[in-house]
Parts: sequence; C-alpha cells; structure tokens
Amino acid sequence: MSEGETNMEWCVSMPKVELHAHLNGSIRDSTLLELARGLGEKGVIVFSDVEHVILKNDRSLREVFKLFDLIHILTTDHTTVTRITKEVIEDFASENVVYLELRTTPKKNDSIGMTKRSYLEAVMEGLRAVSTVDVAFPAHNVDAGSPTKSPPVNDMCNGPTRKKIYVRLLLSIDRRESTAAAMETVKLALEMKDLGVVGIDLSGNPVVGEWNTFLPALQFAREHGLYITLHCGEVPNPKEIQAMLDFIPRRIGHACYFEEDDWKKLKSNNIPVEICLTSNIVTASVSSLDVHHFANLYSGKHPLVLCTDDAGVFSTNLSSEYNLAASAFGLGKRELFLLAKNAIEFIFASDGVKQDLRRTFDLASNKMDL
Ligand SMILES: CNc1ncnc2c1ncn2[C@@H]1O[C@H](COP(=O)(O)O)[C@@H](O)[C@H]1O
Ligand SMILES: [Zn+2]
Repeated sequence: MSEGETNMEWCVSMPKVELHAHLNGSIRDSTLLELARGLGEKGVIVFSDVEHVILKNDRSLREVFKLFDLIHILTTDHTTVTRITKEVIEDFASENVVYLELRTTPKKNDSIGMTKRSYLEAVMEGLRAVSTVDVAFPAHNVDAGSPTKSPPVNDMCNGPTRKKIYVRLLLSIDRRESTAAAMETVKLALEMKDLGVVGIDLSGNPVVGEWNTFLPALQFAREHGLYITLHCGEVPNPKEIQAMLDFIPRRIGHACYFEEDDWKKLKSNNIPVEICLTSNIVTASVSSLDVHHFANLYSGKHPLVLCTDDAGVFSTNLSSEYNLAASAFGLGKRELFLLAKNAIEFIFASDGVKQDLRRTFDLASNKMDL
C-alpha cells in the first residue's frame, strides 16, 4: 500500500461518524435469516421464499420497500426490536464508529400491544443491553455533558480503554403516515428529548405521500428544538425538492435528482448532505459513481458526510463507504480522515459531545500515519 493510499483495514481503524442509518435497514443478514426460520417453523411465512429475498443483492428502490414490509413482519415485536438495536450498535462500534445517529420509525402493533412509545422503549432497552462497548447516551449518564464525565472516547494513548460510542436517536416519519400520526411521532420525540432523541427524519417510499401532509409536524418539531433531516430528491420531484429546500432543514439525505436551481438553493443555504453511495448505486438512484454528485459537492467544499443508509439491506458498512469513496474519487488518507472528522460539525448532539469527538479524532490522528 503506497504512502497516502487507504485500504479497508485503514478505513476500519479510522474513527467515524454515522448520521444516516435506519435501524431496520441495518440488521445483520444472519439475524434476519434466524428470525425468518423461526417464523417459517411457525408457518407464518414460507422460509425458502424469504431466504432468497433477504440474500438478494441488487434491488430497485421499489424492491427495497417491499423488502422492508417483509423485514417489519420479522422484527416488529418488543424483544426483537431490542435485539436488533443492540446488534446494530455493536456492529457500528466494532468498526470504530464513535458517534451514531440511529433513526427508526416508531411503530404501532395493536395485536401485541405495541404503541409508538413502547416501541421506542424497546429501542432504548437495546441501547442499554449493549455489552461490547460503553454507550454514551443521556439516559446512561455517561456523556460528555454529564457529571460522571467519562475518559475521552477511545483514548488509545493510555493503553487499551474500552471503546465508547455516542448514540442519539432520530424518530422517522414514514411518508405513508397522516399528519396526525406524524404529529404523534414528533410529540413522542419531544417527550424523549432528554433521553437521547435529537431529531426527526422524513423517510419512506418517496413516491408515496405529499410534503404538505408532514410540514405541520416538521414545523412544530423545529419550533420545539428538534433538528430536522429530510430524504430529499430520491426520485424526480422538482416541486417537492424546492419546497423541502425552502424549509431549510438542518441536513438532507441523498439529493440524487437535483436540478440546477436545487443545487443553487442547497449551496446558498449551506445544507449538509448525507451521502449514501452504495444505496444510491444499488437502487440505481445514481447510474454510476462516475456521475455521482459527491464529486461536485466535495470539490466545491459543500458540507457532506458519508453514510450507510441501510448497511444490512445493501451489504455494506461505514468503513466500506469510505473505502469506496477513496477509490472512486481518488481520496488519500488525509482527505478521508478530514472528511470523517468534519462530520462532527453536522451532528445533532450538544457542543460538549462535539468537543469530545474532536479530541477523539485528534488523539487518533497521531496514530493514523496520515
Ligand atoms: C433506500 N432508501 C430509503 N429511502 C427512504 N426511506 C428509507 C430508505 N431506506 C430505509 N428507509 C426507511 O427506513 C425504514 C426502515 O427502518 P425503520 O423501520 O424505520 O427502523 C423503511 O421502512 C423506510 O421507511
Ligand atoms: Zn435513508
């Protein structure tokens, strides 16, 4: 490996910040298969049909949403929600993600007494169940801002300390939901703001739903101190893209079908973009990396952060996304490291957390032979 060149091992060792990861999109294939086998034995599903769907690689955006309908059948009970949360956080921590904003759509399931609130409590349970690393989460009181301030995250200088990962939650509004349901999610987020919920995401099948259905809930959320990120421009929809950019969200995800005046508005408002390279290519939202808008945004120094979107569904992880960017766009170690560190500026957590994360990257930079 030449001096500045990165490789997968180096990308794994670099501290990273994940800002666009859907809980049910990030589940291990092995867990999905185990759950599917269990439901197959109960006769709820036909395992052989489900197995090849789970293991399939290339998926259109339409197929992705059909897959999520299946995944939700497999996972939407309290115990499984707790399990997948624990596993997803452990997987991100194992590849040196030091700050994770995990987003999920609170779900109701009357048949098992699941409310949006009890769904979220099951997610919090999963956070608490993480055993491989320390999870810095307000409810845990192990946080930069908490009295029991813990040592710097992953301070490798004083010998091997236990890894630490900051986790914050974003509650997703699904585009299939009504205004009232969206408002219910926002009110739940506000109730749990001190428990680590920092923002609201608008996601779901982009060909479903109308922007104006969700706008009242998003405005209410922002007025009450929650940060907003929007899936924006995943499919061609000039009117909706313009309306979303006029809302001036804190961040947006994707930006695949932007036209000239969309780029102008995005850049004039300096809105950071959550770039999900593998997700965009697998779903053919962008035909190839050669024409991906990452290059234009990066060379124009527009704020952006590399993300996984759905590490399970797209068989990727955050280190792979950095490694892919390095090879596709000719980025060396130093550029990758700065790209990763810069993501700290776009997180929705407190300045105390940002400061701690900057220290982590500074400590790591001495050891990363940049
Ligand atoms: C690929 N591009 C995408 N575009 C839009 N929404 C997406 C998505 N990938 C995932 N989701 C959203 O995340 C949900 C699954 O996680 P949760 O059940 O919330 O944890 C999906 O149902 C969808 O609404
Ligand atoms: Zn997404």
